[in-house]
Amino acid sequence: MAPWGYSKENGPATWHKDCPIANTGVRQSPIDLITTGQTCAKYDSNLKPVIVSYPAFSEATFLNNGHSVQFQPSAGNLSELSGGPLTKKYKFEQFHFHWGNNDSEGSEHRVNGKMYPAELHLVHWNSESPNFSSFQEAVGSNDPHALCVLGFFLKVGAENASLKPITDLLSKVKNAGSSVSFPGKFDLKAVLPETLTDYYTYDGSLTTPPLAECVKWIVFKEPIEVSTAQMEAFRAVDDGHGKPITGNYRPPCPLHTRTVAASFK
Ligand SMILES: NS(=O)(=O)c1ccc(C(=O)NCc2ccc(F)cc2F)cc1
Repeated sequence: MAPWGYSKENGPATWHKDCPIANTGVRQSPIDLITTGQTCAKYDSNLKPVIVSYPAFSEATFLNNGHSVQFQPSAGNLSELSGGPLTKKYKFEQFHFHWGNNDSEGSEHRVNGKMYPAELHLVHWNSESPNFSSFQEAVGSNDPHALCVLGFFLKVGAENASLKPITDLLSKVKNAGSSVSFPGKFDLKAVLPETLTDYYTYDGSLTTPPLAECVKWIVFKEPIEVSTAQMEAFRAVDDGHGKPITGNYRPPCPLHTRTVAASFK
C-alpha cells in the first residue's frame, strides 16, 4: 500500500488496512475534549504544573517528512519533562506541527468540537524505564506511558517572535524529504506560556501510524498565538506529490471507557 498520508487515497480512513489498531484500538488519539456534560473532563486537584527543562538547542535538524515538519535535536540534547500527571522524567525527542488549509481547521485535538488552525506536539519518552532506553524502543514497548506528548493549540493573532526562526525556515524545507541543519540556537522554552498549569490529560496514542497506544497526552488550554503570515508559511510546505500539505490532522477518535482529567476548574 502507498505510504500513509492525508489524501483520500491514503488518509486516516484507510490507515486501518496497514494498522488495524486504527479501528480496533480503545485508546486512540486525538479526541474531542468535552468540557461540559456526561463524558466531560473531570477536574483533578492533584494535578500539578508541568515542569520543562529546555536549555536552548544548539544542534538540530529541521525536516519535511512529507506529512509534517519536524525539529529534531541531536541525540545529546538534555531537555527534560516532569511534573503534571507524570511520575517519571521524560527526555525530549522532537517537536512537529499539524495544520489545516484555513483558520477553521488544522488541530488534531478539539475543544467542544472546536478546531484551532494548528497544533504543536512536543514529543518525549520515559527515560527512567528499565524496559527501554531509546525513543524507538519506547514506542514499541507496549508501556501505556512510554511517551508523553505536550499539545499546544495555535491560534491566529500577533506574530510569534519565538517561533519565527521556525516559520522562517519552512520555505527552506518546501520539498518533502528535504531537511536543513538548524542555524544557531533555538529556545523552545520561549515559545511556551510561562505557567504550564492549565491542561487536559488522558491516555492515548500516536496520531499517525503506527498509532501505538503508548502516549500520556497533556493538551494545554491556552493557545499560542501566531500571525496569519506564519500560518500561511505552513500551508506552503509540500507533501511529496507536488501538492501542499493542506490538512495533516487525524479526526477525533472514540473515547471508549477513558476519562479526561483537567488540572483546572
Ligand atoms: N502526532 S504524535 O505526536 O502523536 C506522533 C509523535 C511521534 C511519531 C513518530 O515518531 N513516528 C515515527 C516513529 C519513529 C520511530 C518509531 F519507533 C516509531 C515511530 F512511529 C508519530 C506521531
